[in-house]
Amino acid sequence: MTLLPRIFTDIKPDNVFNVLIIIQHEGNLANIDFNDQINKLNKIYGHNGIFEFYIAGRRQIKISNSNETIKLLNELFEELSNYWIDINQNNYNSGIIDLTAWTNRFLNDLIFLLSTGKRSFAINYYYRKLKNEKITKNIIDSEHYIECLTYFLVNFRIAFIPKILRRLPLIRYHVDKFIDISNFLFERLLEVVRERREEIEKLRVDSSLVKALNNDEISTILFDILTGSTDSVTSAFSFVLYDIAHHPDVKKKLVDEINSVFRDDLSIQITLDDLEKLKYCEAIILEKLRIRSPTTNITRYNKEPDEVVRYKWPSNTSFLLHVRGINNNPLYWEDPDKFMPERFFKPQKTDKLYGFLSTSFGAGLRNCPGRKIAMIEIKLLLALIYRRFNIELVDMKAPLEIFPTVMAICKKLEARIIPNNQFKF
Ligand code: HEM
Repeated sequence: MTLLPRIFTDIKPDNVFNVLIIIQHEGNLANIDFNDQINKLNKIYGHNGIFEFYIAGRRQIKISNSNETIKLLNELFEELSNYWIDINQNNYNSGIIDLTAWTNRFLNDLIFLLSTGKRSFAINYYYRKLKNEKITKNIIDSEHYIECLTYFLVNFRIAFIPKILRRLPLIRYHVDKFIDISNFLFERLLEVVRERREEIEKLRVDSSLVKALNNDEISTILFDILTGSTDSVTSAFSFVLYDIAHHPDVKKKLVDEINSVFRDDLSIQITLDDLEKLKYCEAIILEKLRIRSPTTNITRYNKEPDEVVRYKWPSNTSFLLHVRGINNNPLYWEDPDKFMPERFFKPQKTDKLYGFLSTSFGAGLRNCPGRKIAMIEIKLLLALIYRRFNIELVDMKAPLEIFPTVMAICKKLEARIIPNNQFKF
């Protein structure tokens, strides 16, 4: 066996990282204390359990703790829970809340902290606004920012208007507004990136390990994460809540499962292991994403001539994969329009079904990088909410209100949120 294959067959998974360092840094090894350098980097960037750095021009992802998202979600939910209890006890707005608006702000706070390391206060400001507290500049800014994020997604179609039509009188106003709002969102992120860079630059690290992205590059990545992660999960979560409310049998099974996992302890933090046990909860989410996903279409185009669905296509053809059509295809799904989480427990079909389901998050190299975090967020929120509260929709007859845009975005979901009897506060 030659040297390289032997190295790779001898190493254990936890050695892979060291081997990469040795291979890439041959010759310079004696001069650098990698562990020390990586520890320093970890202190600066590793608060969320993951960061990247470069060795000899190669990108390395350092993973130290994948439970951080779950810990943050638990902590943030404590705050949210207290606001809801206060609203309920003091009967603000007759105890009615818009679950979509709250979830959107909650997820924004979470993803902002995870991706920038900075706290935003969207749920706190929203709560103070609802309580008619004195409207401060912070509250206005925070609310404006959230509204702009949703505006950007709801109106994303404007980006496809051909340049030649953009200056037409009726269209111009919308195009200008869309550009202004996009610039505002981007500028706001740029400010955060500048602040963060200043903080980080005060801490000294061996610069050979860090090939810095520039501020524009970082802001662009953050922009993708923030626009991709809040309204999509908010809508998926709102759709799930809506269906649970309309299926008392499903709700009962869900609550029973949650109670069986957490027993009477309503304050204990939920862990990744607990989430693994919530199989029925997961089936509910999968079933809802199948029937009604926030994803409407997935776009692809071919750089070269290709054969797709038995036809030959010239290069640069645009394809729209119609997600709802695929996920609800009666060829593969029994009673495709029926909400039946139980179908995911039928072993003979599971593999095939999961394969199709993945169309909600796209497919291939450019599939959704946030799919796992999305599932964790929705599952954890369901467990956190239903172990403490009961949700009653204000209007059980009302259909879901949706902005039909590049994504199906839920407009609002009004409900009364009632603390469970056994939940002491
Ligand atoms: C239920 C929630 C979500 C749904 C339904 C969803 C769906 C999708 C879909 C369909 C795509 C395009 C995939 C393709 O073309 O194959 C996508 C891309 C993307 N998503 Fe998600 N997503 C969700 C949550 C998230 C979250 C939580 C994040 C971030 C934490 C995120 C970040 C992104 C990004 C950055 C892209 C662009 C990837 C690229 O262009 O390579 N998404 N998402």
